[in-house]
Amino acid sequence: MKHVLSIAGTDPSGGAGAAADCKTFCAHGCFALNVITAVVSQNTQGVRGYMDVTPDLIADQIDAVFEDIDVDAVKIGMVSVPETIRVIADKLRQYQPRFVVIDPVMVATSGHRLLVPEAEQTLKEVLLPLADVLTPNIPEAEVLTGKTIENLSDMEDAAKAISAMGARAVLVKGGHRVEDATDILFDGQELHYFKGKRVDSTSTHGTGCSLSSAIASDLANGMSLADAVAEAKQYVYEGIAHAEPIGKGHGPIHHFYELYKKAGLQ
Ligand SMILES: Nc1ncnc2c1ncn2[C@@H]1O[C@H](COP(=O)(O)OP(=O)(O)O)[C@@H](O)[C@H]1O
Ligand SMILES: Cc1ncc(COP(=O)(O)OP(=O)(O)O)c(N)n1
Repeated sequence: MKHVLSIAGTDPSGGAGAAADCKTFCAHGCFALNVITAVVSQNTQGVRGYMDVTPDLIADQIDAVFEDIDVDAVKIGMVSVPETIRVIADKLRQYQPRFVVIDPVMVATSGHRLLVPEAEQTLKEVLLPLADVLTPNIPEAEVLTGKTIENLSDMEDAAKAISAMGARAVLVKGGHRVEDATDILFDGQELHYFKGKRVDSTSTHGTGCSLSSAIASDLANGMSLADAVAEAKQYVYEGIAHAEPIGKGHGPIHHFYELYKKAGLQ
């Protein structure tokens, strides 16, 4: 069994952050490890506030994992402040995990910032070049490139521009598109399209967390990058389509749909 590490913030309502990451790793047959960067009070209705974990404690958590367990892939989510970004980057350089998937989380769907504006440049300069795969959504890709994205051609340009900043591969996610949910991957050489229908649903809390965690799990399990993205997209699609109505706002996706189906459960 492969061991996949999430470095992310929390969600006590279980839809996003470390909870979504660990459920996704388990649903992909991986052993889930997790380091917490920030304790967040949030639920399906939005983010209320958060407290950052100190850089020393983040470093200590990462050391505790890597000194004890072989890590096959790392997924990074909420990193909130420059000090958090720097300590994670130092530890990635120290331990050199085989696959690093970074979801450059900036603002939750509810509108609450999860990355302070002063940290955007540090994310770009210090963490982005360590990504094997970076998975910005459209607003995040706009911040990284400084350009507006209105169509698929703009998404292609953004993926290439962000790749030129140092990320080995870039997946610009289309969940914020109106027409459909097409995602575009630039692997450093070629563009790949992942076409997808939009599901008309409010159960989309944590889709970005789950997608990047599924990609990290698939890479750890030996899939090629294009196959990993295709599987991860399908996983999120099924998760939205078969979600249980949990909470009063944007609910979580279903993480175990395939497993339930195989077991003959709903
Ligand atoms: N309503 C939806 N129907 C189908 N796929 C969706 C929907 N919303 C998001 N996705 C997919 O979920 C993944 C996460 O996308 P996105 O919502 O853009 O990221 P984030 O959660 O970081 O904002 C992408 O693969 C995207 O295409
Ligand atoms: C702790 C934490 N990390 C990330 C997010 C954002 O999750 P994401 O999957 O990008 O999408 P939404 O949950 O905002 O729809 C979060 N909320 N909390």
